[in-house]
Parts: sequence; structure tokens; C-alpha cells
Amino acid sequence: MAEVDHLAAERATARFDVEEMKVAWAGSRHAVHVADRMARLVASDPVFRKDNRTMLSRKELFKDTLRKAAHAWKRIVELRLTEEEADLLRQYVDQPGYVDLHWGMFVPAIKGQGTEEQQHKWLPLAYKFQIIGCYAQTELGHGSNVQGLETTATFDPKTDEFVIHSPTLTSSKWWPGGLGKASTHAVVYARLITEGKDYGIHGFIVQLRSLEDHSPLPGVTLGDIGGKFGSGAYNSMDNGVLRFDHVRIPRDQMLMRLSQVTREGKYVHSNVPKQLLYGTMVYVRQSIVADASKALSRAVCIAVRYSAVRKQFGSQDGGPETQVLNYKTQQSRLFPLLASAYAFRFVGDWLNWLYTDVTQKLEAKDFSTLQEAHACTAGLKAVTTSVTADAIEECRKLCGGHGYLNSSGLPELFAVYVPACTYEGDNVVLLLQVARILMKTVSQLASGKQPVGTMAYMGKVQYLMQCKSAVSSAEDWLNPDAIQEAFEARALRMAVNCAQNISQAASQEEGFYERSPDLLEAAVAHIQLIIVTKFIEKVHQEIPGHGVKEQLQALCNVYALYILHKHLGDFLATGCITPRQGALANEQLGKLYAQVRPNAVALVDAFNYTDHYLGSVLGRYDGDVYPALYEEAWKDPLNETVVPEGYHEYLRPLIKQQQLKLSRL
Ligand SMILES: CC/C=C\C/C=C\C/C=C\C/C=C\CC/C=C/C(=O)SCCNC(=O)CCNC(=O)[C@H](O)C(C)(C)COP(=O)(O)OP(=O)(O)OC[C@H]1O[C@@H](n2cnc3c(N)ncnc32)[C@H](O)[C@@H]1OP(=O)(O)O
Ligand SMILES: Cc1cc2nc3c(=O)[nH]c(=O)nc-3n(C[C@H](O)[C@H](O)[C@H](O)COP(=O)(O)OP(=O)(O)OC[C@H]3O[C@@H](n4cnc5c(N)ncnc54)[C@H](O)[C@@H]3O)c2cc1C
Repeated sequence: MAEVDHLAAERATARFDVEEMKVAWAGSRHAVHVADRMARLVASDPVFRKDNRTMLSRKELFKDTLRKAAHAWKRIVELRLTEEEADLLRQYVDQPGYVDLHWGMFVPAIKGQGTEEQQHKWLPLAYKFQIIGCYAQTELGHGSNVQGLETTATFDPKTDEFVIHSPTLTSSKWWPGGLGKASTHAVVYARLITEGKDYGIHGFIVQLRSLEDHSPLPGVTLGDIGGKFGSGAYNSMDNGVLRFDHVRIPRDQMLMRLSQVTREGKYVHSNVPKQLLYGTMVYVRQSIVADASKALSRAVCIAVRYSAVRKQFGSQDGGPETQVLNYKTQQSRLFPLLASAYAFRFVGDWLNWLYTDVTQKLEAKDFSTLQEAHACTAGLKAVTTSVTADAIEECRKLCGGHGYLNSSGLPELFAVYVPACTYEGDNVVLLLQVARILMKTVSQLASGKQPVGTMAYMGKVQYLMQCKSAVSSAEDWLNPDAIQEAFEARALRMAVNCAQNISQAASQEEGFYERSPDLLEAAVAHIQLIIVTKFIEKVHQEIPGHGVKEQLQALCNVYALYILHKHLGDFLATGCITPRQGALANEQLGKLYAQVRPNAVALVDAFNYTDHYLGSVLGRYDGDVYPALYEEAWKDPLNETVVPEGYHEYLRPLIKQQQLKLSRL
């Protein structure tokens, strides 16, 4: 706890129990305690220091990542941490590295697509780090179009092996994290060819490097793909390139849970949907939604605390300067982001529940919710990451000039975060998947088929296509039913409009192609409806703690009315609300901001982030920003010498030359 709390006055104005809000945010009292313990464990360990990260060269940064990963593993083993604790510890170490892909994709790919026998063989090795794995799907020529991958895995019945080969330059694996320098193994996605026939993409476990000296195995060419956006940031990750020259692996290293190749080379597909091959991506997409709320809440925490500390301009009578957080413009930019952080947190929890539920159903051979899981993970991944990336940049601007300094933590957070809009599925490509499912659902309405899950509202088509909002005062917008109906009507009408336009095209495919910009917007409207709905449902639950429910209610309304205001064109164009009702929503939004203002600092305190995890002099818990900024500046390598290197070569001769010229005048 800080000795001098420059934000004490702010904390004193909070009208709710912050400790109970921590529980609402984390999900349970247990979750708060575990997270707290792990965060402090990391913060107090000098090996996990990260304040100098942006000043390291790529090589130093990579070595630092290896050191931190090894140290984290040592602590996990020494302290006998549970899986939950270990995951949190890695999260608080907060440095992208090969372990993310090892635990996050390699292990889940084997769990999801390997037979029991294969899991039995490979998982213990992975669990003990006797092998390190990555997920090698994307190629130089194709990422989004998975069916377009070119790497081949040709079965050779003579030796009972697959021959893995990269036939072209564009078939080189390109991007997999952990591949460049660290991984010994990969799950490689390749076209399976047997008995002369191409059966499409399948996963194979392939060893890449020697377990003795880490050198590439014969036929394997691999390395790092080079520096990436920003200093520090994602450059700690060794995203890699990989080519195979007829590399042989035993037949039983094909992941055979979904389909098999027999000893004779016969291809057998189990009676399951082929999309289960994409299961690892679905799993990671749902984790990315939870991750979005973490990244967004970090940025918002920095911007809110700093905005409470920072003062600009005085009152007209020469009184004290105004905290920038008191400016209505600052509030209207910042509070929707604060509300979005909470919204993403709760929708992330719900998505995690949905994913678990679908997984259990799949194990019981019930595939009925597969489409729902795909639409929700793809759509929520796309919307939450796009919003978060933009929001981090907005938080940088909200912090003025100081936000541009590395010591604010925001440039690095942005650089680390933006690829989330691309990896695990480009956001536009994923939203078009949602749109495809929306169009399918609309086309089935006429046949009387009742949509289910998050599409169920479309079943109310008769009503939602013609309903008119009953809102007649700003307060009416506090009614969750009014919000829900407006969002449902907007999403449905946008989808139906798209479907009608597509039906006028020469073919469904051509119509979809022509209307894809509108389809994107319809998909976003549908996903925003899900986020609003899940927030409303959360607030309807019993939530203990003085004032906690009221604050969440206010944030829920901020989120919904902000989206309504931002996308007013959609709501008006589809006739769901009138311009007057739009203006009333904006009026209500202003009142809600005033309600959030005294609680803002406490609402970000409830994220319970240590100063180490935040990594920002502007976001310090104690608000003592200026001495910290001043001190940080002196740590820059440029300040190691008073006179800079290069002075004698470049500055002195220049100055002297000018002096000489002047003296000749
Ligand atoms: C590792 C991190 C761990 C934890 C995360 C925690 C925090 C995150 C922090 C950091 C993350 C760290 C690192 C990131 C690592 C990144 C890794 C990667 O990027 S791996 C590579 C990912 N690649 C992609 O995502 C590719 C995107 N493309 C696709 O998914 C598909 O090709 C696409 C869906 C676009 C198209 O597929 P295609 O087969 O061509 O199908 P089509 O459109 O015709 O659809 C056919 C049919 O299938 C249905 N469908 C498609 N996808 C799925 C799915 N996933 N599940 C279920 N069903 C699916 C589709 O709806 C259609 O159905 P119908 O036939 O119409 O019924
Ligand atoms: C930091 C990072 C880490 C990664 N880690 C891994 C990893 O561990 N393993 C792995 O296998 N891969 C990894 N990837 C690769 C990643 O999954 C792909 O980059 C991603 O799926 C996007 O594919 P792409 O690069 O082919 O983009 P492209 O598909 O080439 O996208 C280029 C543009 O085309 C547009 N576009 C493409 N198709 C369509 C369409 N049908 N309709 C409309 N517009 C379209 C996109 O919206 C985009 O604007 C990583 C990528 C990054 C950046």
C-alpha cells in the first residue's frame, strides 16, 4: 500500500464496496485471493522485472524471455502450484513467449484431436517440458484460407510413415509463435494424401529439433521471421518460418481422433463434423475474449488514475486547476471504455461457460451447438479485440503527451495487443463467418425453424420487424427491456435487410460478396446485442456488496447507450428508434457519466492490478506520477553519459564549422 495516496480523495468518494467489486470482477472470492497471491509473487521477484524491457535489443529481449519462462517454471514446480495458479503466474509475468503457444495451443491441439493413446504418449512429455511445442498452421501464402494450405503429408505404406513436405515457397510455415527458436515439436497442419487422393487438412505431430543439442533435424529448415511492430512488445516471441524437405514421421503421429489412416493406407473418417479440426482455434478464440477485458482494463486503469491526477487550466477566478477527469469530453471518451472493460469481462465469463458446455456435449456426440460456439467465439473475438486495440490507443491520447512515453506502459500494451485483431482469425474474416450463419438463420425463418441460443431473438421476427420503441423520456432508457428490444430490432432488421438484398443478386454467393460490407455491420450489431444481453443478465443476478450492483447497473447502461449513440445511424435507418429517442439516449448517457465520475478510480481499483503488472508510471496506485516520470527519464541509456556518443564525430565538428564561418564574417 502506498505511503502517500494522491488518489485518496478520489477513493473516498466511491459509493460502493471496492472489495466486493473485486469479487464481482474476478468471479469469486477464491479467484481474488489466488490472483492476488500470484500477482504479488511475480511483482516481488527481481527476475520478473520488466521496466527495462523496451530498452533491450531483440536478442537480449528473447534471452530475457527464456530466462523468465525457465524461472516461472522453477517457481511453479518448487511451490507445487495448481494449474489455475500456474496460469495466473504466467499471466502476471506478462511477457509473450513460447510457453503461451506450448500451453495455449500445442497441448490443447493434442487434447482435442489426439486419440487417448496419443494423449497418453505426448501429454506427459509436454506437461513436464521434456518437449516444447507450437501450433504450425499458417503459411506464407495462406492464413485465413485454411483449406488453401499447401504443405503435404503423403502416406508411404511401404514404411508406414507420412512424408511431410513443403512443395513451394508459399507453403513455408510462417508466423507460428515459439517456432522460430524454442520449440522442439509442432502440431503441423498439412494436406493428407493417401492412395493418391488428397483428403484435405489434418494435424500431425512433427519433431523439429534435436532433444540433445536443439539443432534442426534433417530435412527441417527453420528460423525466426524477424522484428515486429513496436519496441519490446511482441518481439519477445519467436514467430517462425519452417520448411520441410521430405521429412518422415511414423503414421501414429497423425492426430487420429477425428479421422485415421490404416496400416494399409485407407482413409477412415469418424462420424463427426469435419469442423472439429478447427477446435483448437475455437478454444483460443474464447480465451482471447477473456484476454481482451484484461488488456482493456489495464489501459483504462492507467488512463482513469492519471486523469484524476493530471490538472489543466484553472477556474475562472484563478482557483485551483481542474482535474482532467472532470472535463465532460474526457468522461465521454473514457467512461464507455471503462464500461466496455466490465462488459467484456462478463461476456468472456459467459463465453467460457458456453465453451465448456459445448465441449461436454461434443464428448457425448451431441454436435447441435457447434455452430453456436463457432459464431459466438468468432464474433466476440473479432469485436472485443478490435474495440480493445482502438481503446488502448484512445487511452494513450487521453493521457496527453506523457501517454506517448514508454514509461506510461501504453505504447507497449498497444504494440503487444494489436495483432490480436489478426491472429487466431482476421477479424473481418471472422465477422463474415458470423454473417454467413446469420443469413442461414434468416433464410430458415420462413420454414418455421426456431432459432436457438444467441440467435433465438430472431424467432420474434414478426414483432421485431415492426415494433416501435416506447421510450419517451431520458429515464426510460434505464429500462433494460427498452434497451434489449432496440438492440434486438436493430440486429434483426440489419440481417433481414442484408438477406433481402442478397436474394436479389444472381446467386447467393455473388450477393454475399457484393453485400459483404453491410454484412460486417449486421454481424457487429448481432455481437453487440450478445454483449449487452449478457451484461443485463449479469446485473439481474444477485450481487453482494454495498452499492456494487448499482455501479454495475450504471456501467451496463453506459455500455448499451454508448453503443446506441455511436451506431445511431443503424438504429435510425432501421426505424427502431426516432431521432428524438436517440437524443434522449444521449441525454441519459451524460447523466450516467456524472454518476460514474465519483466512482471512477475505485472502479479501476477493483481490477486489483499491482503496479508491476500495470507497468505504468501514470497508472501507479498511489498517483504519485511526477517524481516517477522524472526518475524514469534518467534510466534511459541515452542518459548514461552527459555528453552523447557521437558528439565528437558529428556534433562538435558541426558546431565548430559554424563558429568558424561566423568568426570569418
Ligand atoms: C495461445 C494462446 C493461449 C491462450 C490465449 C489467451 C490469451 C490470448 C493471448 C495471446 C495469444 C497468443 C498467441 C496467439 C497465437 C495465434 C495463433 C494463430 O493465429 S493460429 C492460426 C489461426 N488461424 C485462423 O484463425 C485461420 C482463420 N480461418 C478459419 O478459421 C477458417 O478457414 C474459416 C472459418 C475462415 C473458413 O473455413 P472453411 O473451411 O474455408 O470454411 P467455410 O467458410 O466454407 O465453412 C465451412 C463450414 O464450417 C463452419 N466452420 C468454420 N469454422 C468453424 C469452426 N471453427 N468451428 C465450427 N464450425 C466452423 C462454417 O460455419 C461452415 O458451416 P456450414 O457448412 O455453413 O454449416
Ligand atoms: C503475432 C501473430 C502471431 C501468430 N501466431 C500464429 C501461430 O502461432 N500459429 C499459426 O499457425 N499462425 C499464427 N499467426 C498467423 C495468423 O493466424 C494469420 O496471420 C491470420 O489468421 C490472418 O491470416 P493472413 O495473415 O493470411 O491474412 P489475410 O487473409 O491474407 O488477410 C489480409 C487481408 O485480406 C482480408 N481478407 C482475407 N480473406 C478475406 C475474405 N474472404 N473476405 C474479405 N476480406 C478478406 C483480411 O480482412 C485482411 O484485411 C500469427 C499471426 C500474428 C500476427
